Amino acid sequence: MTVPAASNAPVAPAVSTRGIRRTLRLALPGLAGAALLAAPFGLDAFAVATLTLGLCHGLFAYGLDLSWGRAGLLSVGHAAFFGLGAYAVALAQEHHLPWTATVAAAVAAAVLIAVPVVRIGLAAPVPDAPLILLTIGVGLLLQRAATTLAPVTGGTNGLSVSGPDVVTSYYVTLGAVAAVVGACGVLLVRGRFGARLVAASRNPERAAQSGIDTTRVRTAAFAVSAAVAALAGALYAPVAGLVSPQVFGLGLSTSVLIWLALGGRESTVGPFAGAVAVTVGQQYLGSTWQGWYLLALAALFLLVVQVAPAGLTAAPRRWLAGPGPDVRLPSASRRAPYRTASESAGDRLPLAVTGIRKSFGPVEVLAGVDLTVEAGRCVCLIGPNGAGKSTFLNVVAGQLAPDAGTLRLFGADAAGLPVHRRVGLGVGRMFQIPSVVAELSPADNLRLARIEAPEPAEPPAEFRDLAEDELRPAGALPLADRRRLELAVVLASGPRLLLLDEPAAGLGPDDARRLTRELREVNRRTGCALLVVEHDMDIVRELADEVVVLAEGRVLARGPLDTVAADPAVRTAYLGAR
Ligand SMILES: Nc1ncnc2c1ncn2[C@@H]1O[C@H](COP(=O)(O)OP(=O)(O)OP(=O)(O)O)[C@@H](O)[C@H]1O
Repeated sequence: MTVPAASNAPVAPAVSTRGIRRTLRLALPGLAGAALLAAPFGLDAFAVATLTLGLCHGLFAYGLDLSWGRAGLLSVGHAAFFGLGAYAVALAQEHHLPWTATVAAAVAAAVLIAVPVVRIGLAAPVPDAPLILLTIGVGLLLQRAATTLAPVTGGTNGLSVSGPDVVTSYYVTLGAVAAVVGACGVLLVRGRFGARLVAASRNPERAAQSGIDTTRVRTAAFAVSAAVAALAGALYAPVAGLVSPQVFGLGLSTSVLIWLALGGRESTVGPFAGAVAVTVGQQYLGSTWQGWYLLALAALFLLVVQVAPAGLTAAPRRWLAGPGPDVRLPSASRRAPYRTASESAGDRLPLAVTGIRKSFGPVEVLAGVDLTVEAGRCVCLIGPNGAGKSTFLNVVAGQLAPDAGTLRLFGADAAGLPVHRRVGLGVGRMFQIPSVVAELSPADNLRLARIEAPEPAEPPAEFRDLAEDELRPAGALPLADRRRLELAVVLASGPRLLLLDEPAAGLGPDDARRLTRELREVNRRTGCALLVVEHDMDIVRELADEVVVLAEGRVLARGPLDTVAADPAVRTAYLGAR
């Protein structure tokens, strides 16, 4: 008997490496906790005070990570929130107020400021620039307020805060608060909320098409981030001993960005490691190296950005996580069970629109479209370039709001519904360029799809290869496989109406034929209605139960392909024949 070549593969070392990783994943948090607990017994008072300051900074960076790392929202004025917490403690001492009430008020104020700020940012097509400007503005505004309200805040001199009597006991208190906040944060980001954030920060378009309310989830992350920053500021005030308007300033806001960038984003350990390392360095080397310390820090920062842009802890974390893409879906969110798709929505009319109008400036692209798609039918939307087909699909999906007309999905008035609510009604969408979360593995893309799915369904057998592909990011797949993955992702939510914009664009003839077969099969097996924008008449012939011709923003003809193709008005408008 011949021994297969594969049996000679070195299985044992791979297994043992996995074992080492698992052991280290369990042991390292315990060891780090034990080292932190033992610190007061082995270190002198200055070292413990330095570590306490480092933990304050770490908590601040951990808060910022929820926004910048997890939600992809860059704040360059996060010290605004930190300063609110610091002043809460200083004002409580100065004016003999209960510090619990002032700190609670500061945390509430941070959230109240953060929510409108992030909402304005997210309303822009690209939130980065408005968010950066707004957060800087809020910081400067609060700094100005702290300077001018001198009778209350002490003006430019600030307010002194008496430090803790026993350094060690404050270290323990602060460590306990940081541990509780850290643990709450871990629970938050390991579950469904974390999975929603992964999708919303990397591909908001696909996230919304997976039923995720991207604005809400990113707003929540930013608000929690601001609250944690305020709490960190409150813990910092007694350690610093003085709270002045500088605490709101750009210096601290950029420092925390550096701590986080050095330590590593989207991590629990990274923000604390980066902040503690820089703080300890500053305290021990700052006085002897003086300006050279900042220069060395700047050089280190530039080096890390070039060589390890994900931060210094990223490589060991990646190794501990084992083979697979750098970005993974949080473990606790992976447990959503598959269910069999129900047939409930299928008996209602999937799509009925009347008089839909849409203009871009003076150009009227849709000039009163009336269209229905019945359950289980496949309707192909054809027409000359610029006829308004993609615009119409965007209006149905919720990406664009119509100027006039009615739009009903499965009998419900949907004209004002956001994208994710339409997904909840049973609408799926595929784009001209396949839209998946490129950083996640195909398997994680499919898991993500069913987290919010109204009717989660097991991926059909023909997509099993993708459902089992854990090792490479979806962005590394060839175009045809990314297209198949997008289809599988859409199907995982059990849609009853699927919108497709030139699904075969960019595919070779064989892949296009395969995709067409798969779409037909999906339509036959699940009864899902299809509305397909398509130029390729071979695909239209293969797919369409019915063809709708759109020209100059109106429905020109409707019927079987051969009938509409013979229509003289269609030939004039679409084929250019006379
Ligand atoms: N966001 C937008 N802003 C301004 N004009 C737009 C916008 N989107 C589409 N248009 C314009 O609307 C018209 C219709 O575009 P649309 O993409 O809907 O046509 P189409 O029928 O899908 O064309 P094609 O078959 O070439 O993709 C075009 O003139 C396009 O330039």
